[in-house]
Amino acid sequence: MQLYHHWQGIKEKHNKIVVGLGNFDGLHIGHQKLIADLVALARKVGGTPAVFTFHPHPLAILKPEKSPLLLLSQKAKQNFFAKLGVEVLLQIPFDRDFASMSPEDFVKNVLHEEMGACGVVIGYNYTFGRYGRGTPALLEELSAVYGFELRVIPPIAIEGQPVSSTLIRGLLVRGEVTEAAKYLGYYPFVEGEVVTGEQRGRNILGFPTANLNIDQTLLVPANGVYLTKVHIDGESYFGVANIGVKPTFNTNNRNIEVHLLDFYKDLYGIHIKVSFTRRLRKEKKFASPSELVKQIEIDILEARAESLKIKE
Ligand SMILES: Cc1cc2nc3c(=O)[nH]c(=O)nc-3n(C[C@H](O)[C@H](O)[C@H](O)COP(=O)(O)O)c2cc1C
Ligand SMILES: Nc1ncnc2c1ncn2[C@@H]1O[C@H](COP(=O)(O)OP(=O)(O)OP(=O)(O)O)[C@@H](O)[C@H]1O
Repeated sequence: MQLYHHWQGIKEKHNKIVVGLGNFDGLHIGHQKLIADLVALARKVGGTPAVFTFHPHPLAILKPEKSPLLLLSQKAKQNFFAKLGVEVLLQIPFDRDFASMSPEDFVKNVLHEEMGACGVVIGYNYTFGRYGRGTPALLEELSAVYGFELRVIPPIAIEGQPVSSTLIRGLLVRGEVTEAAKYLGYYPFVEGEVVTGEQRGRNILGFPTANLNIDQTLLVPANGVYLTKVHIDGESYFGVANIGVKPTFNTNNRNIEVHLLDFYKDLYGIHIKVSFTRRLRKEKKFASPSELVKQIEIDILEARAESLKIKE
C-alpha cells in the first residue's frame, strides 16, 4: 500500500482511482463493509482501491474541546487498511483552509482533477466540505457532472443500532469491551513496548506484570481489571490486566499492566499487543497489599474460567 499526505497529481501515479471517504476511526464493521465494497468496485473496473482520510482528526482543528480520543493509532489504521486490500491511502493533514473548501470545489478540484477518481464510495451519513453541506444526494448529482460511479453504503447496524465510532467510544469509556468488540469486529486493543514498572508486582505481590505506557491520544477502556489475549511475536497468551492508577499504592500515574498466565519469560523492550476480551471488575483500593494479592488470585481463577469461553 502506498501512503501519501497530499492529493496533488495522484492520477498520474495510479490508474482509475476508486476512493472511499471518511475518518474511519476504529475501522469498525460499518467501515469494513464500505472498504470491502470499495475493493470489489475497484476490481470490477480494473482500478485502484484508495481511501481519502484525514490526520489529525478534523475536530482536533475545528473544535479541539470536542476532539475525541482515537480508537486506533495512525500506524494501526494504516496496517488495517492494507490488510483490507486498500492500495493507496491518502492521510491528509486537515487545516482551516481545507475546511473552508466548498463540497463542489472538493469534488471538482480534488476528486476529479487531481485524483481522476472514477468511483467514489461513502456511507449513508457522510457529510463533507464547508459547513458539512456535502451530502450523499449532492455527491449523486456531482457524479453525473464528472462521470464517476457512486456507491452509498446503507447503514450497517446491530439490533437496529447503526455502528459508529462515537458509539464504540462510549462503550469503551464504560469498560464494555465485549460489547464494543461486536461493533468493531475485533477486540479493542493497545500495543507498545513493555516498559519497566516499579517492580512491585514481581517483588512484593508475586505477580510479575508487563507494563505499557498509555498513548495520550488514544482511547483506552475504563479503569478496571480485564481478561486479555496478549499477542507476542505471532503467539498469543491469556492474561489479566489492570488499567488504572493502582490506588492501593497511592500512585496517580495511569497505565496498563498485564500478568500473563503460564508465561515466565522477561518481556522488557518487547512489542506486545493486548486485546481486552472481558471486563472482570472495577479497580479498587485495598487495605493492604496482601488483600490485593488475595483478590488477584480470585481474578486469575475467574480469568481462567472465562478464557475457556473464548474461541479465537
Ligand atoms: C489482575 C490485576 C489486578 C489488579 N487490581 C488492582 C486493584 O484493584 N487496585 C490496585 O490498587 N492495583 C491493582 N493492580 C495493580 C497492582 O497494584 C500492580 O500490579 C502492582 O502495583 C505492580 O506495579 P508495578 O508493575 O509498577 O511494579 C492489579 C494488577 C493486576 C495484575
Ligand atoms: N454503520 C455504518 N454503515 C455504513 N457506512 C458507515 C457506517 N458508519 C460509518 N460509515 C461510513 O464510513 C465512512 C467513514 O465513517 P466516519 O468515520 O466518517 O463516521 P462514523 O464511523 O459514523 O464515526 P462518527 O461516530 O465519528 O461519526 C463514511 O463514509 C461513513 O458514512
